[in-house]
Amino acid sequence: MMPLMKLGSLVREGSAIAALVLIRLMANYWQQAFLWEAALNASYEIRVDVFERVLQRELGFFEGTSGAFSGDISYRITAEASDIADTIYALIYTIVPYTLQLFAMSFQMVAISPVLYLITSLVIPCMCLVIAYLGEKLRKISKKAHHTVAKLSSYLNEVLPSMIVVKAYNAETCESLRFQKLAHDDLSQHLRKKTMKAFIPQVIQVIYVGIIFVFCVGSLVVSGGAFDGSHIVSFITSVFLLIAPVQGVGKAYNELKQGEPAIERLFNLTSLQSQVFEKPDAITLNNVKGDVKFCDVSFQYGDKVTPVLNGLNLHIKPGETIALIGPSGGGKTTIAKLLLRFYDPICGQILIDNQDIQDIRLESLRRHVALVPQDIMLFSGTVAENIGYRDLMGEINMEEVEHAARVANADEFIKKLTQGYQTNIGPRGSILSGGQKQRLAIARTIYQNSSILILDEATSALDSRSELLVRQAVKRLMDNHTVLIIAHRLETILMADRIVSLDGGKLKEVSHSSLLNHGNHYAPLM
Ligand SMILES: Nc1ncnc2c1ncn2[C@@H]1O[C@H](COP(=O)(O)OP(=O)(O)OP(=O)(O)O)[C@@H](O)[C@H]1O
Repeated sequence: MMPLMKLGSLVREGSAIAALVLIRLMANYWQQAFLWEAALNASYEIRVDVFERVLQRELGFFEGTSGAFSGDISYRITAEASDIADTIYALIYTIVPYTLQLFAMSFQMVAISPVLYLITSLVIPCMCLVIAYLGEKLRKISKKAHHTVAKLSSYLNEVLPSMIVVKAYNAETCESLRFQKLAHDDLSQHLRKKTMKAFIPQVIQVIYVGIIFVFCVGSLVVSGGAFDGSHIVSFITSVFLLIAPVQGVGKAYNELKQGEPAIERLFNLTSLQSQVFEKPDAITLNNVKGDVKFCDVSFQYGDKVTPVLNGLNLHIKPGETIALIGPSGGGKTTIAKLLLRFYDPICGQILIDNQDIQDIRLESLRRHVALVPQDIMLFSGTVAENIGYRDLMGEINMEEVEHAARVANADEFIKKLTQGYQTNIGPRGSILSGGQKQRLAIARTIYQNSSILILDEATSALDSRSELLVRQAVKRLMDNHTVLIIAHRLETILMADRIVSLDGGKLKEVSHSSLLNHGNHYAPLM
């Protein structure tokens, strides 16, 4: 009977302990899960805000920079935003419980002896000084570590998409060495950071215990046996129990210092303002006839460079096609960028249907002016998503997609793809040929249904059949749109109603006959 009773009480006590352990584990789990949720949500909000601001920046922010720059931005928005979540988590997780413990211990010590407590707490300013000094050092090291890893990620962003050049130039060994150097820099900085992170808590602990010891002994000597043994034991225990919270707060401070460079770098992206402003009373264009005027437009990319456009005038009538020719680097693409208001002219005006484009809402302007850039940009996704890019987050109208593909002479090759319009074309449309990419880009423009089109003809040569298909597609566009075509091929130029030549920042009209008669003279301009 007795052993059974004992067993019963053992089971009861065991279950109670198991229940307590379970409750403790669950509480721990919920606490951590809740804190992580808060930290990750904060990092998500920051990420979204930063990316929206990056999207709002004018084109100049992205231009003139390499893939390395976009690699750096993508690193900030991905990895560094995650670092921020870690920092927020560490701060809440350590600061709250340790601050509570700090208060509880201090209360206990004040109750035992306010004088001794005051003497002992003199250690806090000393600790703060040491923590601040080491924290600043950690911040600097951490900043360098962020730069090295960002450089590494930027390098990869640049070199991986350029693998065709690396291989064609036998540059594998050279790139491997470049990678090793960057990876080694990153390794050194991270080792320094980890060493510093491991070093700081030990230093704090040594200083803390040392100073407390000196104060305790000194105070006990000064008090001259005013306390009994149990008070002394209790006081010294409280002092030692303070080590963990003081260390914890120091650790949280270090986490903050370590995360600070990530926060700085991420918020740096938000501080710069866009140069292209939308007026608060900007209007929305509804039906656009397609009349385009450049009136005395001048533009330069920076303060200390020569102007690209210099008092340029051009009038394109609705439905007209203008071929723009000129020497390489003469400013043809710049004209297109100004019409889309990626930049504002230094002086002069650009009008659409007699409305200054600076008075038009940007979204409305870019809905009515479509661009087929010289370097075709396609996104990984399906053919349909690339053509119907305008409605990517809405509902893509497949009838319109197919219509656009037919007009752009793209329907035939799309149907031959494994999954037709639902075929994924790979990163930057890597599974397509140059001519196919161009026709897809033209189809995207047709789907956009804008009245004014800018076609920046690719300089890269296509085979004669592809070229014919692209030209046919362009011809169809010319029939019912206002078109500004930056042309390089004689056949394309001759399709236009008028030809203008850009030289020295100004335009002059060239007749079809003089182009044909003096072909050699104009050859360098195409
Ligand atoms: N973002 C930029 N920042 C600084 N300078 C730029 C920028 N974009 C273009 N430029 C400079 O402006 C000038 C005109 O460039 P643009 O691209 O308009 O010439 P283009 O006539 O279209 O040349 P191509 O026919 O070779 O494409 C060039 O000297 C170029 O170096």
